[in-house]
Amino acid sequence: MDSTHLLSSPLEIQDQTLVDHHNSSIGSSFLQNQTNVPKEFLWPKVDLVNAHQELLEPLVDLERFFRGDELAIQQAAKVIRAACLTHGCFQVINHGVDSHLINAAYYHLNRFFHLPLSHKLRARRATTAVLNTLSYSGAHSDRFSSNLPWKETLTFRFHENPKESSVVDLFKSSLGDDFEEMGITYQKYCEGMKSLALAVMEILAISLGVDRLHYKNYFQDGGSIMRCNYYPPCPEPGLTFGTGPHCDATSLTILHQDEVGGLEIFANNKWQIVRPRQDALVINIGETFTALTNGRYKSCLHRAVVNSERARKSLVYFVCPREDKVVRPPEDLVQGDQLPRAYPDFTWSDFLHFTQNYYRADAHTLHSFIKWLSSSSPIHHNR
Ligand SMILES: C=C1C[C@]23C[C@H]1CC[C@H]2[C@]1(C)CCC[C@@](C)(C(=O)O)[C@H]1[C@@H]3C(=O)O
Ligand SMILES: O=C(O)CCC(=O)C(=O)O
Ligand SMILES: [Fe+2]
Repeated sequence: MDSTHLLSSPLEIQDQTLVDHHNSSIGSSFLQNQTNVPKEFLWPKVDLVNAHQELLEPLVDLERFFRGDELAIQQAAKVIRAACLTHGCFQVINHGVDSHLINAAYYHLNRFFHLPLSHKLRARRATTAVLNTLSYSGAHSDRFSSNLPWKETLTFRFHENPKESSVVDLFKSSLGDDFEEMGITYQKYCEGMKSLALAVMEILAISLGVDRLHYKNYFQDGGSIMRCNYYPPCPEPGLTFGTGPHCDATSLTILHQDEVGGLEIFANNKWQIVRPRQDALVINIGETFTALTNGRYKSCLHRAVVNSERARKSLVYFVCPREDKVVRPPEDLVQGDQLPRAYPDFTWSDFLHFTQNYYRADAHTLHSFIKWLSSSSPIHHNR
């Protein structure tokens, strides 16, 4: 499959991308029993360039932000602005999310991925439905037929809206009552991430010189997607990826990687290694936030490599607006002929739907989506 190919109808998807492997059951035991990388997992040589250098992305200490120290806030905003204008990534420490909670999230992640495959499959993504349940995937083999990622994932949505089922109910109803504690842990984890996300939104607004509360208010009633990644050891790590090169279609990503390491970011024209820091969270700008800044802030191009020795884990919280919200930059970032709109209006729901049903997210997702939008729906033209 050519992941950069723009698909325009569900029929094309069936032919080229979403091969429905209902009987395939790729799990970590399958991946761990391989002595070679099966051909479905081989990635193009052009993508498989190694990273040699460590990324010196800014590390922002949020302690003084939470204390309301204005000078420190302005300094943080300046550093973040520079990073977002170049590669769209920075790390935060003293971020307010309890390290015991992060450890507990890893404990449950391990417990889940070590279950027998038949149990994990109770949380199997039902159809191509847009991530509306707890959804386990082994190498995305139910969605794609080539360039498969060497990973297993567990994904669910988080929303504070009391009408939606809670994370605890989701875990209990899919996996059984024994997973109540896991649900409670992830509910708390998502709550912690949400409040951090809103704090970061405030600094991002300051860094852009727009109303300080603009993005915070915009994302206040938003939902999010939470994903646990498990990357088993791989016999030939140079031939495949844990997660291929991509920009997150979402708005902001808050990621914790374990001590094994594997996250790499494309900055200054080369792939660079993000050294794991137990106390830090990596913040990536996503494509939707790029649109919300009228193209000012770069969405971060990144990938995850695997290794032959140790399984690797990561916890990823994707910040999203409420689904029906229109994605449109504030007026301050649009200035007539000098700075016209870089992207037309769209809703997050349409963009998410595109990535889940029509297009495999890669380095060009926003661009491909806009092209698709303008060709498939005339009412969206020039809005
Ligand atoms: C909206 C999303 C789609 C993906 C999960 C979130 C944000 C990043 C996307 C993804 C990780 C980009 C690489 C390809 C992908 C298929 C994956 O490897 O998991 C993407 C996710 C997805 O479509 O599930
Ligand atoms: O595991 C990682 O470090 C990266 C994962 C990722 O980019 C994603 O899930 O979107
Ligand atoms: Fe990502």
